[in-house]
Amino acid sequence: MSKEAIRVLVTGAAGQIGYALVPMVARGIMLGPDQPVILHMLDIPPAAEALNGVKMELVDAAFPILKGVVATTDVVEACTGVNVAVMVGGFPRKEGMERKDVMSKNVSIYKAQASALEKHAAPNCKVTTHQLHGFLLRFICLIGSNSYFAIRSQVVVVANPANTNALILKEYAPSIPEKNITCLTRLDHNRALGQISERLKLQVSDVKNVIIWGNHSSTQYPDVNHATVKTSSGEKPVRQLVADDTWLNSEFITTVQQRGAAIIKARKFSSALSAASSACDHIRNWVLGTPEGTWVSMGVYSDGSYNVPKGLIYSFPVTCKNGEWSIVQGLSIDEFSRKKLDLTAQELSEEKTLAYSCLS
Ligand SMILES: NC(=O)c1ccc[n+]([C@@H]2O[C@H](COP(=O)([O-])OP(=O)(O)OC[C@H]3O[C@@H](n4cnc5c(N)ncnc54)[C@H](O)[C@@H]3O)[C@@H](O)[C@H]2O)c1
Ligand SMILES: O=C(O)C[C@H](O)C(=O)O
Repeated sequence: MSKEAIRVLVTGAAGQIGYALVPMVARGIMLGPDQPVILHMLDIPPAAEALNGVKMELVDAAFPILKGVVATTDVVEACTGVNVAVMVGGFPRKEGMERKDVMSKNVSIYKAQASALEKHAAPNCKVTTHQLHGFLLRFICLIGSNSYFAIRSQVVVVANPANTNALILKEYAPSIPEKNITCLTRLDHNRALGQISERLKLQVSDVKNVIIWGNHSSTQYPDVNHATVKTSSGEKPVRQLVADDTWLNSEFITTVQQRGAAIIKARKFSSALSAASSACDHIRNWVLGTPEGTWVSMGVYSDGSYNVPKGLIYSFPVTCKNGEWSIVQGLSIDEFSRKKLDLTAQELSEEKTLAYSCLS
């Protein structure tokens, strides 16, 4: 039996990331090459004509797994029945701005879109967070559909400040389970993998288990203490192979933290193809699982793991199975790392306060 189509919402679809992302979704890079998809694209009325142009190009590209395109400026139409939501819509920062500088414009968008998602996304699967009810619902969904994954609503916020926008979305959509709302720090994770592979002159696919802790901002902590590299004589710790703690504890960290700003400086626009590709990686691993022995970084609602305050959307190392993420537990945190984990948590707490003051 052929698979049921998954409805994927992309907000801000007429923008830079949207333009890079929608063909990736339609090609199967996000959910797999044999998974049919229906794209829901949302933008604001001034971008309606451009959005229609993107729709025309999607038709022209004749993607075999693309089973439909909804291009709209109506948030309710856009959100109706979606299973996966990639929230890109918002205002990007320009050269010289910090991500929190775009806070007031963007958090109010996320407050408004929270209720549309809550009321209209994948209605059969988000009515309760109660475990038993959730279990029953999944069971009913399994009977009613050929794929459990095809009926869940999973949200990743890309627009900055990504962690705090996701938190606002969660707070103003209280009936969406908090496990379903995440933010994108996979781009930072991939940047860290890229820097290590460049330094060691190895394939990026041979490097794994870096961690991005905290905020998608310049206080994030890219941590290589548990990262490894595949070599002909087995897996080796990154620290051992790089053999330069000074570089790992300074230049490596600042390069990853500042990479977004470096791209803006070079391109005059913020990163787009790498952001789109990383959003696909985020959703693909969440829905289809992480490979055995590998974790990825995701901004998720803190449960207090690693003494990170509860009530923040914070980037942790996670593994994913059956469409659920779990924070990797039991990793050792040295004193250097502890300070960095706390610093980025502190920034997120301040952003949370600022976001609420923008909304009041
Ligand atoms: N988390 C990450 O790793 C990451 C990486 C790169 C960029 N970003 C962020 O992603 C966002 C988008 O970046 P971009 O380069 O595509 O920007 P862009 O300006 O090219 O596109 C944004 C689009 O969002 C639309 N938009 C604005 N308000 C909207 C609303 N209320 N509803 C729907 N659409 C709306 C705009 O019309 C525009 O088409 C920015 O906030 C940027 O800072 C995040
Ligand atoms: O830095 C930015 O504002 C863009 C984006 O968040 C990035 O990391 O490339």
